[in-house]
Amino acid sequence: MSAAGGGGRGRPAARGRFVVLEGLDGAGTTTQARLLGERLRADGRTAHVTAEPSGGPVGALVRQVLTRRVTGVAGADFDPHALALLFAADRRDHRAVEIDPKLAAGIDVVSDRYTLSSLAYQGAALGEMEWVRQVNGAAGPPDATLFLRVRPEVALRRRRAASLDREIYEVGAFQRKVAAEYDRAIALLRQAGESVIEIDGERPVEAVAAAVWAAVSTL
Ligand SMILES: Nc1ncnc2c1ncn2[C@@H]1O[C@H](COP(=O)(O)OP(=O)(O)OP(=O)(O)O)[C@@H](O)[C@H]1O
Ligand SMILES: Cc1cn([C@H]2C[C@H](O)[C@@H](COP(=O)(O)O)O2)c(=O)[nH]c1=O
Repeated sequence: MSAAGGGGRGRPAARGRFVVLEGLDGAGTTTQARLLGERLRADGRTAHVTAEPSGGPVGALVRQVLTRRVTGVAGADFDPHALALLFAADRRDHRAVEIDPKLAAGIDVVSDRYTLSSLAYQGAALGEMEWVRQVNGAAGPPDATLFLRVRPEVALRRRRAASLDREIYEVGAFQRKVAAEYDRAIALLRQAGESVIEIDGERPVEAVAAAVWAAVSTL
C-alpha cells in the first residue's frame, strides 16, 4: 500500500488505499480489520478502521433492524428489499462522507464489510443479486477485498463460543446460503475486474493476520 501522509513541498498527498474485510458472521472480519489497522500504523502509515453498517444515521437504523429493536409496519418483519436499500444508502453515505475524504487525505481505510456483504447476504435473502448490485452502484469499488474463508459450522461455533448477540442473519441454514452466495458474488466482482483475495480464515488469529498483511503488502 502506498505510504500515506503529506506530499511535502506542496505536492498532494498520495491517495490512501481502501481495503475491505469480508466473510460470514464469525469469520473474523472485525478481529482482522482491527489487527490490520494496528499493523498499518506500526508500519508508519496513517490508517482509519471502519465498518458497515456504519456509525452514520442510516447505519444506526440498520443496526436496530438487525437486532430487532426496530420492526416493520405494524410490528411485522422489516421488508427485505427495503433493508437492502438501507444498506445501500448507508454505504453511499459512508463512502462519500467518511471514506473518500480520508483516502483523499492520504489515509488508508480498512472497512469491516462493504458491498460484497450486500451481494452475499441480500442476495441470499432476496434471490436478486443483480438488483442488489445495481442499487449499490453509487458507492464504487474498494481497492481490494480480502475474503476470510471459514466454513459456516466453524464460524457459527466461534460466535456461540463468544456468546455474541444473535442478529437476524445469524442462523445456521441462512449462513450456509450466504456462503454459497459469497462464491457467486466473488466470481461476479472478479469478472468486473475487482480484486478479491481469498484467505484461509480457519487458521489461528495470528496466522490469518500474517496472511492478510502479506496480501495487503502486494497492493
Ligand atoms: N482465526 C480465529 N480463530 C479462532 N477464533 C477466532 C479467529 N478469528 C476470530 N475469532 C473469534 O471468533 C469470534 C468472532 O470474531 P469476529 O467478531 O472478529 O468475527 P466477525 O466476522 O466480525 O463476526 P460478526 O460479523 O458476527 O461480528 C470472536 O470471539 C473472535 O475472538
Ligand atoms: C454490510 C452488510 C452487513 N450485512 C449483515 C452481515 C451481518 O450479519 C450483519 C452485520 O453484523 P456485524 O456483526 O457488524 O458484521 O449485517 C448485510 O446483510 N448486508 C450488508 O451490506
